[in-house]
This record gives sequence, structure tokens and C-alpha cells, in this order.
Amino acid sequence: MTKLVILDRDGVINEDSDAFIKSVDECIPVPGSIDAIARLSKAGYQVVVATNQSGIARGLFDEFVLARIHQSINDQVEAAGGIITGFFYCPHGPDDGCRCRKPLPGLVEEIVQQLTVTVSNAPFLGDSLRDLQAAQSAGCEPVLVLSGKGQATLDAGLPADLANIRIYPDLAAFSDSQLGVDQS
Ligand SMILES: O=P(O)(O)OC[C@@H](O)[C@H]1O[C@@H](OP(=O)(O)O)[C@@H](O)[C@@H](O)[C@@H]1O
Ligand SMILES: [Mg+2]
Ligand SMILES: [Zn+2]
Repeated sequence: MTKLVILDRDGVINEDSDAFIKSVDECIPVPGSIDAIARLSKAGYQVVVATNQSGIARGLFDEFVLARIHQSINDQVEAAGGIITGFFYCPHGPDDGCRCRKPLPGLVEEIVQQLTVTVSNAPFLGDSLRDLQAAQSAGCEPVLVLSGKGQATLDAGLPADLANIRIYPDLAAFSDSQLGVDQS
């Protein structure tokens, strides 16, 4: 069975900003994240990204810039020996009533349709509560990382039905644990 990991982007793969990530130059990898993705990929995991990008709806950047940002991330992962299978994003704003904006499960539904993979209990890593809720509603395993907005998410208190989820300092720590578990 394909091993799949779903990653939120801002705050997990790259540093987040309250001013949004509007260009390739603003996209700074979280330390260790590129290598962590490559290690998962080399160990046989399909790694996909599920990200809210309301900056498009807000007119801060367009889908061509977003594609360049994602190409830049994947180029770095490929240089480290891995690959990201796909980037799935919601371009809409909070009031657009779409199904693909996390915490709704629409991005995961797109992943299932396009990759014909099972997502049941696939780890879905995020730094925001909406990431964890999207994971939960799509049947994935919600995993919190404390990079980006993650520490603030934890400090705000997780809902009872998310109280026992796995929590890691960052994506690199998750990959160390996940690969260590797989090699046992
Ligand atoms: O963490 P992911 O899903 O990869 O991407 C989050 C970004 O799209 C932006 O999402 C915005 O939330 P609103 O879209 O304004 O609610 C803000 O949180 C920004 O700081 C953040 O950069
Ligand atoms: Mg995030
Ligand atoms: Zn959407």
C-alpha cells in the first residue's frame, strides 16, 4: 500500500508570515524541512502538499507566482534526492464558500481523486488548527508541528477530540520518528 504523508506548507515546509508568502524570495525553508521531505520520499513515501493560499483571492500574488514558489520548493527537494508528488491549494478567500479551504476536506478529496491513493490514517502535518481539522474530517491522522503558528496553536488549547495527537517540534523531528518507527 502506498505510504502517504500530507503536509501543510506555510509554517511546516517554509517559514510563515502574517504578511503572506508572496514570492520565491519570501519562501524560506524551515530548517531541516527540505531534507526531511527528501528522506521520507527516499523511504518510499508519497509526499503531497495541501495549502490554503487566500493571498490569491486577496490579490497579493497570482497562480503563476504560486507555481514558481512550488517549483522552487520541489527543486530543493529534488536536489536533496526526493520529490514532492503534488501541490494542492485553495486559492479562495475566507468568504468564498468553497470546499477546498481548510478546515474543510476538499484538498484531501482532490488528492484522492488525482493520485488514486488511500488517505485513511495518512499523517497530515500542520501548524494551524484548521489543518488538524481538515485532516480529521478527511480521515487522515492529524499531526501538529510547533514550527510556524504551531506553538501558538498548542498554547491556545486543542479541542478534546484532538488532545491525543502526535506533536513534534518540526517536520524534521516527525521524519526522524516516522522513519525510525518504519525501520524497527
Ligand atoms: O499554512 P498554509 O495553509 O500552507 O498557508 C497559510 C497562508 O495561506 C496564509 O494564511 C493566512 O490565513 P487566511 O487565509 O487569511 O485565513 C494567514 O495565516 C497567513 O499568515 C498565511 O501565510
Ligand atoms: Mg500553515
Ligand atoms: Zn477553496
